[in-house]
Amino acid sequence: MNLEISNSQENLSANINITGSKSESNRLLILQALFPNLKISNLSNSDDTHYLQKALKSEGELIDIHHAGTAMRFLTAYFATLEGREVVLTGSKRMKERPVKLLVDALKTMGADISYEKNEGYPPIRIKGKKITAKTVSLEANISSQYISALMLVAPSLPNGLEINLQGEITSTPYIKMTLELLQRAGVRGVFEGNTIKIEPAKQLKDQSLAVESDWSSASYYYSLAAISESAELKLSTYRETSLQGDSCLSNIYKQFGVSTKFEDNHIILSKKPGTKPKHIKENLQNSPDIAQTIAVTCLALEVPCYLTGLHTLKIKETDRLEALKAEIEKFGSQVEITQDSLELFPKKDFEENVSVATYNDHRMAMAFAPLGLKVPFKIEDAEVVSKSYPGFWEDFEKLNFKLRKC
Ligand SMILES: O=C(O)C1=C[C@@H](OP(=O)(O)O)[C@@H](O)[C@H](O)C1
Ligand SMILES: C=C(OP(=O)(O)O)C(=O)O
Repeated sequence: MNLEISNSQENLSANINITGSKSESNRLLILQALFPNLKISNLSNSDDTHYLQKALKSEGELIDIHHAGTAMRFLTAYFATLEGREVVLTGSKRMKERPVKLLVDALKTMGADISYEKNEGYPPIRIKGKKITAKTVSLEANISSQYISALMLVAPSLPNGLEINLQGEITSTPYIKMTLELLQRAGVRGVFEGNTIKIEPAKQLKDQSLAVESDWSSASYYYSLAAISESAELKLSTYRETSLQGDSCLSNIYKQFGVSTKFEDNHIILSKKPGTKPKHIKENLQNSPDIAQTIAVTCLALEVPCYLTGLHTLKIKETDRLEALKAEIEKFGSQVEITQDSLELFPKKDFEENVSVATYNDHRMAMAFAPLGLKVPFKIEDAEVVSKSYPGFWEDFEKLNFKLRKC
């Protein structure tokens, strides 16, 4: 489904209820599979979470997790430690290009039995679950934090727990801290100091229910809308002032665009101070890679030059997000320079019209570009991709008077 999208409204106002964080949900679901007395509320309704739930319930051999990166990585560790079970984990065409070798190697040094069905280092993988008694493991931490979270999540179910030694620079650190904090909230003992993570074994978890906070990466599109609008008052729920999600740094980053965040009860209110526009934006997003596309498009819409760094992980996400951003932003007439880990935007005044934005099977390409409809009408291709993390995205955008026409 392609959508023509436009909005001539200058003042935005709406109440939006955003689904639970997919990162928190997918961690808690793995923990719940290992310790069934754990209860979870406000689970994400994203495709990625549904595919993980389906995989955890499945009794068959072939498990397809489509585009869900966290599900792929978390399930690799989960099934490797599930004694007696044999599965083949596979996914979408792109998933078969997203590397899992570092995680598989780490699990193999712990005694796991995992083999590649096709290409070395990539899904599909065959996993024969075994009892794992290793106490320590080392792995490179600069490619994806998901490998580390995967090991941490299964660690309390191992008879000896696990000490994980991280080598090199650590990327996407808030996601590792989120995993540790959720484990601790569930009653598992663990520490993360320097380059070492230690998780103690647990026989049972506390009988309790953990509530997932709404998704901050999804909130980024409202920050972008507020920044691009003349004035805005957007109420988003349910959020907490102290979040486990690294993308909550949005509230600081968007101050530069005149967007303030007020925390009230269980929601946030975003307001735009009219007439605020930064001269230049410079951000290192190594800790929050998922909001890079949002910020780049906010800057495009406001014709603000920007220089974003810390982006090396973007090349192995749903698509190569650096190449995709360059190709799609340049359709509007601006210029983009990318390296292996940075993006620099040189905006041009006036937008090219009749642009059709390709989305590359990447939910964040569709959602990051959508707020640009406040400045120029354009087309978004395969708009249904949003369901990977935020199935209700377009319905929520219509609440803001966006005109969406299928074409
Ligand atoms: O652990 C998680 O929930 C995630 C970690 C990040 O991946 P990397 O660690 O690969 O950057 C992030 O981009 C992804 O959307 C979700
Ligand atoms: C990178 C993402 O997800 P995953 O790696 O879990 O597919 C994302 O949601 O932006």
